[in-house]
Amino acid sequence: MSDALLEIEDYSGGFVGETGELAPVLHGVSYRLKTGVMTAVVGESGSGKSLVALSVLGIQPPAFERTGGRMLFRGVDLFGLDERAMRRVRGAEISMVFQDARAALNPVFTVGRQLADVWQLQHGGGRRAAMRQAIEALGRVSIPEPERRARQYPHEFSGGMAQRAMIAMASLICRPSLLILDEPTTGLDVTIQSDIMELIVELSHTRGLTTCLITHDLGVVAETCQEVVVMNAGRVVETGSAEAIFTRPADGYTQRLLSASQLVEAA
Ligand SMILES: Nc1ncnc2c1ncn2[C@@H]1O[C@H](COP(=O)(O)OP(=O)(O)OP(=O)(O)O)[C@@H](O)[C@H]1O
Repeated sequence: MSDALLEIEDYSGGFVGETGELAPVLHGVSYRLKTGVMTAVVGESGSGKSLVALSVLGIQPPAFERTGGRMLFRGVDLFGLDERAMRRVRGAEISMVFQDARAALNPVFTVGRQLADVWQLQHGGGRRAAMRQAIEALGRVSIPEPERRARQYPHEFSGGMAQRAMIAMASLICRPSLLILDEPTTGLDVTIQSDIMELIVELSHTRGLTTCLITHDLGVVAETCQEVVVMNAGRVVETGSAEAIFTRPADGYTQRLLSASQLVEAA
């Protein structure tokens, strides 16, 4: 029995241009997310980190075309699932936190209502019970006065608070087994970034979540993740334990990434 919750095998594809030609961007991407472990996916902008993560949820851009590969979630290929089955996986099994939480929240509904709606969709039950869950989840991610905040709209939340609300939605409301976070702290103040990372680590541990953190920030990776996947130009160039990657990076690109991040003494 594999110790991986998700195994990405040889995933390739590209974007179809106006002339109908395929421009390849992912070249045989393979990595595994071990059950209960926090794995970082790092690499420069444009290396394909987000595209692979979006593909796990089946929400890659429409112009993207897969040319090969499998994504085994609990041993079942996600590419073999129809849209109905995929909808059951999304949220309930795999959920995602995006970089810009305020853009991900719907501006016309209160934050509490959005969390409550997702709770009802995932777990059923009545509206009042769902709203209680929403308020409890907001409190759990340290949003002060959660009852009052639940009645507010996303534009009334600060960036950090909106990110907390999204983390509450993705982890506590959806209750997935795999949580993917795509640059969850980019654009936030440094002190808020570290509070949010602490929250993510705490939730991952207490809920036994398998977590995939997509980030540019190798400092955060060193502090929080046990496993690391390094991507460059649509390829995985190196995978291994965080300890091994930070102390004995084998690949030249990883070495450069570490030097550039000024984690040189670790490299
Ligand atoms: N809708 C699209 N149409 C065409 N090309 C795209 C589209 N979305 C992404 N790409 C290209 O696919 C490649 C991978 O992009 P992706 O967003 O996965 O990179 P990334 O590593 O997540 O970068 P970042 O850290 O900036 O988010 C890039 O070369 C990008 O330009």
